[in-house]
Amino acid sequence: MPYYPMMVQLRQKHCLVVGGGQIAERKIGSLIAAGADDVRVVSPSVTDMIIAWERSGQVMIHHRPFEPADVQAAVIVIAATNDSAVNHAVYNACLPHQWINIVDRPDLCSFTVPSLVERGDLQIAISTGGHNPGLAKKLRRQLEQWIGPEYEAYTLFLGEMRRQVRALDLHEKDKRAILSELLDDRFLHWTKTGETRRRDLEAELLLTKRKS
Ligand SMILES: C[C@@]1(CC(=O)O)C2=NC(=C\c3[nH]c(c(CCC(=O)O)c3CC(=O)O)Cc3[nH]c(c(CC(=O)O)c3CCC(=O)O)/C=C3\N/C(=C\2)[C@@H](CCC(=O)O)[C@]3(C)CC(=O)O)/[C@H]1CCC(=O)O
Ligand SMILES: NC(=O)c1ccc[n+]([C@@H]2O[C@H](COP(=O)([O-])OP(=O)(O)OC[C@H]3O[C@@H](n4cnc5c(N)ncnc54)[C@H](O)[C@@H]3O)[C@@H](O)[C@H]2O)c1
Repeated sequence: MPYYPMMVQLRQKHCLVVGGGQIAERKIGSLIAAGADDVRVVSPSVTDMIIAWERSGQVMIHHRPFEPADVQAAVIVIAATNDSAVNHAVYNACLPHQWINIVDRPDLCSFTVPSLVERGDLQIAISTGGHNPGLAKKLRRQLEQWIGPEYEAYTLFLGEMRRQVRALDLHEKDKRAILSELLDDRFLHWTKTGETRRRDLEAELLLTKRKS
């Protein structure tokens, strides 16, 4: 059954990661990249990267085995140990309202982590419903060829233009026409080639033409 895709804000949401190996590191990395500021790790051993994250104040580590009380107050719980019995014990300790990811048991997950194409605020998430994460990764790489780094600035440009258009004293129909014109590929092209002055002037022209 497909999942409900949701982009969530992680600030001040307590996240618990049980385990400190390669997979835990990947999950912690994506939590931090998404702005999580309250990440706790429980694991007897952790990777050098996780230690570096603790030094920079991005996570807190408890160097010991998991205890059921660890899940208390956690909004998000990720069980990423190499011991399936421990991962299952993490699941058993959680309550139904907690968001749970058990890395070796898709059937127990109340959320899964998608593959992600990241271009600043533009994010494209890919899920295979757990059928084949390798396919999600392959598609991510293919999409990364198509959605180049220029999409980061392009998204910000379109955001700024959209704010300006919405503030104009025009009929909704005219605003929609401008917004639609702004999505023309020439604006993407000028962003990609660094011709931002030309892009901004052309955009400005579109707005002022309609104003008058
Ligand atoms: C997308 C990505 C995000 C991330 O982890 O950040 C992610 N797995 C990635 C890679 C990957 N994972 C695995 C391989 C080895 C090849 C293979 O086994 O196929 C590779 C490929 C590689 O590493 O090259 C092994 C694996 N994965 C799961 C199991 C358990 C099982 O299926 O039973 C096993 C067997 C473990 C074992 O051997 O015991 C389960 C899950 N993995 C998911 C996400 C969720 C479903 C996503 C979806 O809907 O597709 C889900 C359900 C839970 C979760 O983890 O959230 C990330 C790609 C990031 C990127 O690079 O873009
Ligand atoms: N979902 C995914 O994307 C995915 C991908 C590959 C593998 N996996 C699964 O992830 C598991 C972990 O893989 P890894 O490469 O990170 O393993 P790893 O051997 O690198 O790390 C295992 C970690 O678990 C910790 N651990 C062990 N017992 C613990 C306990 N009682 N309490 C707390 N922490 C404990 C260890 O200290 C270690 O840090 C694999 O066994 C595999 O089943 C999932």
